Amino acid sequence: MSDLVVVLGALAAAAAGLWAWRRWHPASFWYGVGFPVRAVLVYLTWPHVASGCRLTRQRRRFRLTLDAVPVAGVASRSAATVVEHKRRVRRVDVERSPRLGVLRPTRLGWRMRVRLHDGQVPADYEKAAEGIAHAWRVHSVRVVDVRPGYVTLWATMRDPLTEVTVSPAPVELLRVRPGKLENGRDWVIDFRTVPHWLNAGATQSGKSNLANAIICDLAPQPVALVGFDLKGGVEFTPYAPRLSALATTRKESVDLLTDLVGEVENRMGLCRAHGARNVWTLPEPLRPIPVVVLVDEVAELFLMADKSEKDEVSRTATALLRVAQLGRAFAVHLIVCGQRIGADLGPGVTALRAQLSGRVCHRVNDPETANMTLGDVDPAALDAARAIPAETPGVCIVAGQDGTWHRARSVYVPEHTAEQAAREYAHLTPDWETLIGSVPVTPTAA
Ligand SMILES: Nc1ncnc2c1ncn2[C@@H]1O[C@H](COP(=O)(O)OP(=O)(O)OP(=O)(O)O)[C@@H](O)[C@H]1O
Repeated sequence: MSDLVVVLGALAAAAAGLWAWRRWHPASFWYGVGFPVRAVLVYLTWPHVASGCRLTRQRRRFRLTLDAVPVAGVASRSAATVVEHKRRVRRVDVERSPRLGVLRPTRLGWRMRVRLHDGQVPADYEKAAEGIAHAWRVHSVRVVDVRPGYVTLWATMRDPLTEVTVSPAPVELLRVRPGKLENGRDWVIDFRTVPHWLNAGATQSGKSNLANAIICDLAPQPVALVGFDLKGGVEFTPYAPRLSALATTRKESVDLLTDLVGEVENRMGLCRAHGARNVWTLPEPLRPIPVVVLVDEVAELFLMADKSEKDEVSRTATALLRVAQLGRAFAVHLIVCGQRIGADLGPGVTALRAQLSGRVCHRVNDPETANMTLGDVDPAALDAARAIPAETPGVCIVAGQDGTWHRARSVYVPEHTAEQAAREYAHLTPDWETLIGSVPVTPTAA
């Protein structure tokens, strides 16, 4: 009896120790105990999981059948019959699950390679991912890193986007880190790789927060920031110290877009004169300063109250489209935000969207906006965007940088932080008249 008490006491102490270890040192618990246990379970249960998720294939294999097992009555048969029974090795149908590679631990779960059966495609695994996640009792399973004949499954045990922080990184020209991706990596927007971005989302979905995060990261960089805010300037006026130009009415928008198109044409002429294909191949002293244009609510630029505005709207749409088409090579970049983006805003919208290769889709109210933002990317991205809950503002689907799409969340940047950044780096703001009237020299960050 006393031995039993000692054993039970030891087990209880071990369980309490494991619980405390897990609670206070989650990472070391995961790598020390949690992950090996999970790995064993994943390998052991994989045939059932694959079968349940319809990832197995029927194969013909030789198998010893039960006929070879002596059963009651067989002993009484003749020796020849018994030998015949023992030769009963038959070809039967067996279920083969896809071969699993090595399970590698990650901070939030694990990743592993899976070898596709003949005839399978990565989309089969994308379809099965939700079922696999339930079978493994994890938050999500995503298909990443597709290679010929292989996919990598990425399992995360909890939503990494519940709390998002970004560690400061060295300032790199036109590169910003507005948040985190679901896979735990920093969300990087590199305007030199993807020059123009569309940022869609319903009200209170986190669009302005993303704009704040981008402004904070761009403010210390040698770039000119330009704003279009037709909601009366309420969004961007607080950042005016760091903005080289701000348009808050349609008339101002038309003028500013005319300036921008003129600037793009100037840069084009400069490149032509020096035999350069884009501003990045110009000699450094001649290289013009990059311009990042933020449009707060694109629908305001396209909507007209009456016919008298038709001409202005069409000039605005044409100029914006020209900036999008030509800006890439001449370091003029766009971030176009909007609550609702649909073909009904005008023919220019669809053409503009085609030029905005970077896409960010927050929670949206109407399927058409999600369709417009991600419909030409991947249907699975569209489904993921529709599933974003209202209680997680800032969560979005990002497509553009690496050819795939990710769930991501911007880091929370309150307005006063962005305003503070705008004031702190106000001395880096290039003067707009000087910028469009000359070939400016890039100032260096303080
Ligand atoms: N990444 C985030 N993390 C935490 N909270 C966030 C995040 N992004 C936004 N929020 C919260 O959601 C609120 C709404 O965000 P935001 O103002 O950016 O939405 P919006 O889409 O611009 O809305 P509107 O179109 O009405 O201006 C913010 O006040 C903030 O409290």
